[in-house]
Amino acid sequence: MAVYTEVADEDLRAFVGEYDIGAVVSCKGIAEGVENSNYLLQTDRGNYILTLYEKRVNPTDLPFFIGLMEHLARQGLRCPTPVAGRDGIALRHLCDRPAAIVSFLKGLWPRRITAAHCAALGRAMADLHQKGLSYAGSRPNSLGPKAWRPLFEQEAHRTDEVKPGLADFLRHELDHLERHWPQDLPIGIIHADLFPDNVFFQGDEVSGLIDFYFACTDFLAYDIAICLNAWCFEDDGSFNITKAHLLLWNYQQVRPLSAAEFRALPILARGSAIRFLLTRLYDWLNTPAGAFVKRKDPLEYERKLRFHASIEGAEAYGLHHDAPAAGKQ
Ligand SMILES: Nc1ncnc2c1ncn2[C@@H]1O[C@H](COP(=O)(O)OP(=O)(O)OP(=O)(O)O)[C@@H](O)[C@H]1O
Ligand SMILES: N[C@@H](CCO)C(=O)O
Repeated sequence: MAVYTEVADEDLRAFVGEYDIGAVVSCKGIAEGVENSNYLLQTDRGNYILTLYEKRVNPTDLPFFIGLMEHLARQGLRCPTPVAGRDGIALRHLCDRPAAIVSFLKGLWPRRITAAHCAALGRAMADLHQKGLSYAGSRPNSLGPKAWRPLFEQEAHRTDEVKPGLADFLRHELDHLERHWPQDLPIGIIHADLFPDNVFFQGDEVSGLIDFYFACTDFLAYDIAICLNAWCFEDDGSFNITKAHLLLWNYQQVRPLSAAEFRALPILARGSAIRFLLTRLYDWLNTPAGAFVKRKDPLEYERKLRFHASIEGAEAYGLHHDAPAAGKQ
């Protein structure tokens, strides 16, 4: 469970006393998540999330993340809103760690993904991209193409322990991605980890996006590629073209893709697949089997990568670029 830091009652009371959010009623650790310590904080005025940022988040990036959530919330996007203390400061310290309180969002993330979820996700992601354009901050993608080969080389000697032949496959893929990675697609703020566990729904509607701690400045279409991987494959590994079609079609109702972005989707999807394959591979090889954090399967992303490498073009995602932009689906 993701509570790395236990907060003593007196520390919590003193910390919450710096805000104008009422008195602490309860504070319970949240088991989900792996990066940070998260608590559901209840005061006599409402519910909040208290996050203590642990070692995988670079403290110098925190002002960018907090500022982004403040900006998006001001624009009307449903995302955690950082709560400032009485002195106007949202990013504070608790138990020797950077810490923040954010608003609690209603809804649940979907355990079983439907086509309707993918449709709603498409609109919500495009809305995020539009609203992020006016954010003044920027942050390079620390897990972008330049990071992939060094990440792979670190573990290359052990990669075939996970699957014989995997190291050679990844080397060839990296060569291909380095040669063909697009150069001049529209750029903006992307979420970069928009997996189902970071999207809350009430019914079929998106009620909130959370976990902005990989957000960065990159190709907007790369976020779509991440979602094609995270939302449009079934448990048996098959690609669900209906889900992909609805995701893309609905995205385009809010933010139409350029022809170049549309054509680039397969290579972006290959890149996104290798990014998650490599971070999962690293965690797989470096997390002791008995650790309390559940390791995610890197080979799931090898299968996804092979799918994107096998298709002829972006039409395989269920949409032609000249598809009519109007009408309801
Ligand atoms: N603003 C929020 N409102 C309601 N619940 C939240 C909020 N933020 C986080 N949570 C709850 O806490 C859980 C963990 O949050 P999160 O995904 O941000 O954890 P993490 O450890 O930072 O990230 P990761 O998913 O990368 O491991 C979520 O699944 C959700 O249940
Ligand atoms: N979403 C990532 C985990 C880190 O956020 C994955 O599934 O590999």
